Amino acid sequence: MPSPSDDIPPFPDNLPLAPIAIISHAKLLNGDQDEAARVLEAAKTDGFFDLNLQDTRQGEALLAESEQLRALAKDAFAAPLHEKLHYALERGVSLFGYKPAGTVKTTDRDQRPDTTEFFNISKDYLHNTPTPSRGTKPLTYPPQIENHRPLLQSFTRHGHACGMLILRTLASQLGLPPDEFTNLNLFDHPSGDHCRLTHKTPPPPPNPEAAAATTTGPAGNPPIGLPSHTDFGSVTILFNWLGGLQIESHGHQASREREWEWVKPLPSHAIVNLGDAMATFTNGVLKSAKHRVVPSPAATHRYSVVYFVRPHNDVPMKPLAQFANRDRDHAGAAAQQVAGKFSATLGPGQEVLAAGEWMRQRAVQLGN
Ligand SMILES: O=C(O)CCC(=O)C(=O)O
Ligand SMILES: [Fe+2]
Repeated sequence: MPSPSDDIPPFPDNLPLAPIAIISHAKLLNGDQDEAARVLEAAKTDGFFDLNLQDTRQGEALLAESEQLRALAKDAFAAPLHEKLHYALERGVSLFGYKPAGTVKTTDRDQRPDTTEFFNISKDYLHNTPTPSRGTKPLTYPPQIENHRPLLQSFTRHGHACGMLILRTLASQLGLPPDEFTNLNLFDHPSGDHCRLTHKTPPPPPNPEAAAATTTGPAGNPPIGLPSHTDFGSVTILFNWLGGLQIESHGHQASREREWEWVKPLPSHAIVNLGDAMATFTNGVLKSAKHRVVPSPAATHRYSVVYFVRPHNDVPMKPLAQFANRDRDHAGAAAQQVAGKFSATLGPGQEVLAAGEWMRQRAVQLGN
């Protein structure tokens, strides 16, 4: 959603675009059943859709707040690295805090470091929801973030409400009680929900020596903006302005070739996707799609603003009763397709994890 004052280069017109649906927030709020059916279809296929936020109060608020948070992100990331590291998340312990660029996903055979830094700002922290303490030091954020608590509180409320609308829509479309999913993702329950601000530096300078010195990983491979991953939680509400996001084409299984398609940022829209929790609860009926961020076509700084809705920390990560008896072969195949490593049925000896621990383990896998 570039604003007129911004100098965001246009998205090139020669890149393969992911043909994801465009859904109207206003129609969903008004209970439009055709639009609701299109949300279910998107959730079962791409796992992604664009959400037009124009013409609703909540949507306009989200758009305005995402713009303000982008400005805040520019400010916060402009601080020297040693200052940002003061707020570093404790890897393997807490999901929240600052993550510098240079992370290597544990399962990446090419061992490529990422070029994205981010701040994960806990919803519970922002809203003073009591949570058992994790980590060895109290959670704090830099003044650029702390000074804007009211903005972050408002954005997280609106982002969460937007996620709840999607979850209610999906439950109704699946013939479930409308609050079946929302009851697992209540705002005032301790969870991994957070606002993430990301920043990716432009691609390296053309000078090969400088490039090699600053951008190759331990194995000498080129870096990646954000390695391919599926989100862990229930619903992700994403705002980005510069291209770079790609999703795995869901037709790739047929061709056995992995194909990546670009998601073009649309003004006044959010990009919405489902995470592994929804694939797990529905035993693979709903899709958590793989995505990644690659160097954007334009050599400029890239920012994104994200809200992650995740199940409460104590929710068991297993299919809901309504989906538990789904044909195993079918569910297994769907699950393979939706999230690569995600396994819908538990193997022998595998215990059901509570969401808090499950999210922590997933973050470790991503190297965060
Ligand atoms: O920045 C983007 O466009 C995507 C970010 C993302 O996938 C994530 O933070 O999980
Ligand atoms: Fe993601």
